[in-house]
Amino acid sequence: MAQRCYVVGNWKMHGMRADLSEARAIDRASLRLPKVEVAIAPPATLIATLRETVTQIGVGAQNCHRSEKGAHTGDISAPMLREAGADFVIVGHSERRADHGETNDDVKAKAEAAQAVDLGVILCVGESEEQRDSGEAEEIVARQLADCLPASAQRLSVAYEPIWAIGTGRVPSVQDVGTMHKWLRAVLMDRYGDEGKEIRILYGGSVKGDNAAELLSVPEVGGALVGGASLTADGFVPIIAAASALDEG
Ligand SMILES: O=C(CO)COP(=O)(O)O
Repeated sequence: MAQRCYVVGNWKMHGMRADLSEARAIDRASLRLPKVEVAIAPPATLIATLRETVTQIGVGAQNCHRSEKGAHTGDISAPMLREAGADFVIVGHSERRADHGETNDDVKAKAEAAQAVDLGVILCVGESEEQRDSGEAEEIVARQLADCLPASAQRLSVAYEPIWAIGTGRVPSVQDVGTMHKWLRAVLMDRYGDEGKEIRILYGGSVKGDNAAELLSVPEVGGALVGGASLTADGFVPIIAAASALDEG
């Protein structure tokens, strides 16, 4: 069964209550573009309020702890996120790996903790600029993915986000995106068999309204994980519209 294109906004450490008006506008626009599955992952402080604010789009978290509960000051567990109204959680974002030293083992444990309470998971992988320059990006990222994958493919998506493309306005060529996504598909099928065919592989890194159509039309690209451009309806809706138009074409 063909799945809907999945377009997800990662608000990172942006978003106050006043910004919920943008989410409302995105929610309204998404009602007109039903062929695309849309979601926003706001900061944890806004998850519950966003859940009550929107009706069409999914609501997610940007991280969870690997344990269900315990003495972990400042952390939030997957069951807590679920209770707050999250549908899914992003794990393994390169900013968390860099800022908090998260390892592949942590990422895998977080994904499994999320699946245990039936949260969807968007598992992020991606290479640094040096790794890209070394000519081994595909091998490196495929290995990273293999090391992070949870035991089950339940409600799993993967996001390929080259670190050097995040927030820089630089994007890989469509050929490079296509080659990488093919490698990632092979890893998923190797691990999960036929189930691995159904897992959506999103592209992330400087996706904007004017490059979304090109990136989303690459084979094996099942959606986009969008940072900066997802913070406003003006930035995000054109990406959703591009995804919708592709589906029609
Ligand atoms: O990191 C990203 C999404 O998770 C991408 O961020 P930008 O879209 O701002 O480059």
